[in-house]
Formats: sequence, C-alpha cells, structure tokens
Amino acid sequence: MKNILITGGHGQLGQSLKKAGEAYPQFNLVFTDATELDITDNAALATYFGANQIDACINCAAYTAVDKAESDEETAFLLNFQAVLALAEVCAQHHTQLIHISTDYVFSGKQNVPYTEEDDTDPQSIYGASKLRGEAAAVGYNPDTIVVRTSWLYSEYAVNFVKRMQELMREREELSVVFDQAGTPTYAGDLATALLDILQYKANHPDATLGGIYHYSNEGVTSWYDFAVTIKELTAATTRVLPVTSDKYKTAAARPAYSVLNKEKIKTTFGIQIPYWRDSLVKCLRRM
Ligand SMILES: NC(=O)C1=CN([C@@H]2O[C@H](COP(=O)(O)OP(=O)(O)OC[C@H]3O[C@@H](n4cnc5c(N)ncnc54)[C@H](OP(=O)(O)O)[C@@H]3O)[C@@H](O)[C@H]2O)C=CC1
Ligand SMILES: Cc1cn([C@H]2C[C@H](O)[C@@H](COP(=O)(O)OP(=O)(O)O[C@H]3O[C@@H](C)C(=O)[C@@H](O)[C@H]3O)O2)c(=O)[nH]c1=O
Repeated sequence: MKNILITGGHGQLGQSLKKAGEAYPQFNLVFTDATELDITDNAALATYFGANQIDACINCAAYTAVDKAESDEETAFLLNFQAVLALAEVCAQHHTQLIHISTDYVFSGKQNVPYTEEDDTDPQSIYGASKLRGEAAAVGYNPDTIVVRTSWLYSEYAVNFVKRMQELMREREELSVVFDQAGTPTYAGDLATALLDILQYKANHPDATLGGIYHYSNEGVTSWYDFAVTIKELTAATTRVLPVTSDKYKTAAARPAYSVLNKEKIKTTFGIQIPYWRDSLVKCLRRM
C-alpha cells in the first residue's frame, strides 16, 4: 500500500482526488489542510514527514484568488513559492515523489498556437508570477518533481467558474462575459484521475526518469463567454449572456488572452486519455 499525502486536501482538487481515489484501492490517500499541516510552516513539515511514511505527495495547497493576489503579493508568494520550495526540500529528504500543480497563467497569452512545456513563460499577474516561481523552485530543487500545469479548473466542489455562473444565472437576468480570452476548461475529476494514473505509472516503472513539467487540461478550446453559454444551455437557464471584451469587464489582475495547453507530452509519456471539455462539463453537472 502506497501512502499518498494530499496537501491542501480540502480544496477543489483535493476533494476531487478523494472521490477519484475510490477507484484506486492500492493507494492510501491522506488529506491534510492548513489546520492539520500548514505548508508554510517548515517545522511542521519536518515533524509530519519525520513521523509518517509518505511515498508520494500531491500538493494541492495554493493561493488561488487571482485578483486578490494583486494586493496581497506577500501571501501569494509565501504559499505559491516559499512553501513549495520547503515542500520540495522535505520530499527530497524523505525520498517522497512530489507532484505539484501549476497553471496556464504562467503564460503571457500572446501566442496563438497551444503552449508546450518548452514555450517561454511570461506571467501577466502576481498569481501567475508566484506560481511560476513555485514550479521553478520545485523542479530546480529536485529534478524528480513532477509539475502538472492545468487551466480553468472546475468541479462540484469549492468555488469555481461553473458554480459562480450558476449562482449568477439564478440571481440576474443578464450577464456579461469576456469572449477575448481563450483557453480550455478542466474538470478537476479528470485531472485527479490523471494524477493518480501518473502515480500508478511511477509505481509500475520505478526506475523511469519522469521529473519535469507536463500540461493537462481537457481537450478542445473555448472562451469564457462560450463556456458560460454552454453552462446556460446545459442547465436550461434563461439569463441573457452577453459577449464583452476584457476592457469592458475590469479585473485587478490581467489574464492571458490565449492559454490553450498542448498536452502531447503527458499523453505520450503516461498513456493518458483526455476527455473533451464539453463532455466533462456534462459529467460534472450531472454529479452536482
Ligand atoms: N482553480 C483553478 O482554476 C486552477 C487551479 N490551479 C492550481 O491547482 C491547484 C489546486 O487548485 P484548487 O483546488 O482549485 O484550489 P483551492 O483554492 O480550491 O484549494 C487550495 C487549498 O489550499 C489550502 N491552503 C491554503 N493555505 C494553506 C496552507 N498554508 N497549508 C495547507 N493548505 C493550505 C486551502 O485551504 P483554505 O481554503 O482553508 O485556505 C484550500 O483548501 C493549485 O495549485 C492551483 O494553483 C491551476 C489552474 C486552474
Ligand atoms: C464572473 C465573471 C468573470 N468574467 C471573466 C473574468 C475573467 O477574465 C474570466 C474568468 O473568471 P474568474 O475570475 O472566475 O476566473 P479566474 O480566477 O481567472 O480563473 C483562473 O483561476 C486560477 C486559479 C487559474 O489557475 C486559472 O487557470 C484560471 O482558472 O471571466 C466575466 O467576464 N464575467 C463574469 O461574470
């Protein structure tokens, strides 16, 4: 039995891993959040890893409030960079496989073909910059660390765009949503399964060199506006959804205009099959 620690385990991806983990009885998944294991507390990390045999750790803890991060840079970097470095150190010390999650917001969005793992990064926000430092620290400290960049995560859990849209569609007759930011929504349940598949692959190939960055999102491309319209259609909401450009929907943080991820590397390395974004949205809405 492999012991897998999920830090930030009560967040959206953490809860999705709990559900997905039911299909992986070979893994003993242990979920902690800030109250049980604060990843910004180096002494707590040392004590926890000293007292428990942890074979792998999936770090789902993060500062994910993109707009708030613009005025709270210190906390964003503490959680998304310094704590990730500390986690990479303690994992290396205890021979624990670390999987860390990063974001499409590390890219500028100026490209018009899907971003590969080798493409230049240039974050446009504090959140993106803090996540970029975190992924560099994790792989830089220990090249065996696996970093999975994902995009536009949603699920039946916690706070996310799908749940926010459903709320707003109940409350309002009209909504404006940006159509000049393209990307790919990712159902956290699919990502959770992919992460557990990666751990299973690692267990089957203990000597394989797998460290580095991988991209994972659902298949396809859309805009936030088209995503909102699809949510409206699938939930039979009657709200009018209007397309607007980003200059008409002011936010504290800038978002990339295009952040579609190329997923060839994760598919060919681990043999992972990825569902189309709309099919996964249907699946998630059914589960809600
Ligand atoms: N959400 C998205 O759209 C996307 C997310 N990602 C990345 O995916 C990962 C998972 O995101 P998601 O599940 O949506 O995020 P959530 O915000 O839902 O979850 C983050 C979790 O981290 C916990 N946490 C906060 N501070 C600490 C701490 N000091 N120690 C331990 N845990 C802490 C939070 O607890 P509490 O709530 O109590 O603060 C929360 O449970 C993150 O790395 C994120 O950057 C990437 C692309 C898209
Ligand atoms: C709620 C709302 C948002 N928007 C816009 C704002 C923004 O440009 C876009 C997305 O909105 P949100 O602020 O909900 O999503 P945002 O927080 O930008 O989502 C991001 O979260 C982080 C954690 C990531 O890593 C990214 O991959 C991405 O998922 O839609 C509208 O146009 N109309 C609306 O009514």
